[in-house]
Amino acid sequence: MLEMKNVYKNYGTYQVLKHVDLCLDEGIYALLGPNGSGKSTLMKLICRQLKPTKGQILWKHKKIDDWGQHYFLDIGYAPQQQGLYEDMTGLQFLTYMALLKGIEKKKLKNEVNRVAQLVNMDKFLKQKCKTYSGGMKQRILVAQALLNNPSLLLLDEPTTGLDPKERVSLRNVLSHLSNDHIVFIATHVVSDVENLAKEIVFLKDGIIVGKGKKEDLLKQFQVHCLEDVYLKIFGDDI
Ligand SMILES: Nc1ncnc2c1ncn2[C@@H]1O[C@H](COP(=O)(O)OP(=O)(O)OP(=O)(O)O)[C@@H](O)[C@H]1O
Repeated sequence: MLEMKNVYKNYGTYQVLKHVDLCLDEGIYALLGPNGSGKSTLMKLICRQLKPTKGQILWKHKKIDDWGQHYFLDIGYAPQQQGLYEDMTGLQFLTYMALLKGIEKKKLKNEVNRVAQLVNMDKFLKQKCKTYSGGMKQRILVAQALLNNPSLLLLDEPTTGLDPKERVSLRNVLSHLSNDHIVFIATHVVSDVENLAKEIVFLKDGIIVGKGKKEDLLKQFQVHCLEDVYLKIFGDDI
């Protein structure tokens, strides 16, 4: 279980996240909000790239800092920026990431192939990352997050640059994980998560302004589709 308790984050005097209270157990959760609402900042706090200004984040009831390096064995993170090592091949990149994650040498090859197959990149592993299209880079980023089968998967805008076929394929991969993993997906693409997420969290100016199952949100906002909930919440911002 991942818990965020009264989490605040400031960049200097600018308050980006305010009073974030969230509790995630197994399943897929979507974090929806327009550009600049604080989605990536929240992801970075969870993966310990940033520290909260105030509040606590707990993993399995223990503060995430108190897990030390063990925490990183439990999480997979695909950041929004495509920070690949451009001169490495896909295979070298995934192998390097697998080594950083502490995967045993004898298991490396199988594990790299497993995650590459999941995102349909196994045929392109010999190419250098700089030759990949935006969508292929995105898929390799998701693949590295899946290495070691982490219990907590954080995906920041995972479908950016993916064509419709790849979007569907990624959704299928994620839906298979939903039973025994926590998958937290930040996006502003409502259609990517509306039939996938167990719960949807709406973030506006760093504040959680709505949260719940799709059906409950539709009832609450008296609309027929999640996109209309999004428009009701963020209508003035988009
Ligand atoms: N390192 C930083 N220093 C100062 N301000 C920052 C920094 N990183 C982000 N911000 C600001 O914090 C706010 C939230 O940014 P964040 O990237 O978390 O939003 P987001 O919801 O992920 O946006 P997007 O959908 O565009 O990725 C924005 O106004 C952004 O300009």
